[in-house]
Amino acid sequence: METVLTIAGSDSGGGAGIQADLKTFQELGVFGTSAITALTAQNTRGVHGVLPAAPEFVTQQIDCVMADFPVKAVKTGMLFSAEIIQAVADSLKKHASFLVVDPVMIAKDRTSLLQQSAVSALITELLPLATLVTPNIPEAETLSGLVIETQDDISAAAKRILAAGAEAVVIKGGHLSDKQATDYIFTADTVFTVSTPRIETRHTHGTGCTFSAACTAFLAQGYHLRDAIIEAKKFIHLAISQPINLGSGHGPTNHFAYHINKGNCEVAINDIR
Ligand SMILES: Nc1ncnc2c1ncn2[C@@H]1O[C@H](COP(=O)(O)OP(=O)(O)OP(=O)(O)O)[C@@H](O)[C@H]1O
Ligand SMILES: Cc1ncc(COP(=O)(O)O)c(N)n1
Repeated sequence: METVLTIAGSDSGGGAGIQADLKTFQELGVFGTSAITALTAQNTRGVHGVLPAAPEFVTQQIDCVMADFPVKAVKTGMLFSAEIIQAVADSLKKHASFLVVDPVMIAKDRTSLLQQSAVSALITELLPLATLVTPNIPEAETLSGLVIETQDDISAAAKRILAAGAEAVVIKGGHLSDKQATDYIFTADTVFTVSTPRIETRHTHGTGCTFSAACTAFLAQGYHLRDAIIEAKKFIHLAISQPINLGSGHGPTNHFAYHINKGNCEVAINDIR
């Protein structure tokens, strides 16, 4: 069994962060380990408190896991501060594994999960190490410094993110309002989109965490990047389409759905280049 590591914040509500990552890993048959960057007191209504870990303790958690497990792929989520990002980058530079960077910035209730002063560290320290970066539209705007309104803007933002050193970027379309939920994938020489029908639901807490954790699990299992993204898209579509209806706010997605449905989901793929 392959081992994966998530470096992210804890969500006491269990739908996002470390908890979403570990549930996704378990469902996809990889062994999940974790390094917690921050505790959050959180439920489906919002984030009520944030307690960051000391950067040296984040380092200690990563180094402990790396010293004992053959970690095939790493995922980062909420990193909170420039100091924690520096600690994570310094640790990860010592290890050759796939790295999926989910550049978590703000929660659905607008609580900041990344200090403004940490954005440049994310770009200069972590993006050069990334196999894949998975921003939503507002995160892609922050990483690229561009306003995204059109498909050309998405391409321009992706170019800037690749220029920062990432091997590939998925700009997720969850925040757009088209009938299809379309994600845009860019590498140095390919561009394609993956789409599934947009589902009308309030149960979208942790969609980004879950999608990027699924990408990480599939990469660890030897899937090519393109197939890992397509399979992760199935995982998140099924998780959103069969909600478990918990909480009175943005409820969690259903991490069991992919397994129960044996991954049965149509993804429309459009090769642009
Ligand atoms: N209503 C929806 N119906 C179908 N797919 C969706 C919907 N909302 C999001 N998705 C898909 O879920 C994945 C995550 O995208 P999204 O843009 O929601 O990420 P995010 O904003 O980073 O999530 P979060 O901040 O909640 O963790 C993408 O593949 C996106 O297309
Ligand atoms: C610890 C943690 N990590 C990530 C998110 C983003 O998820 P969302 O945007 O759905 O609130 C979160 N809320 N909490």
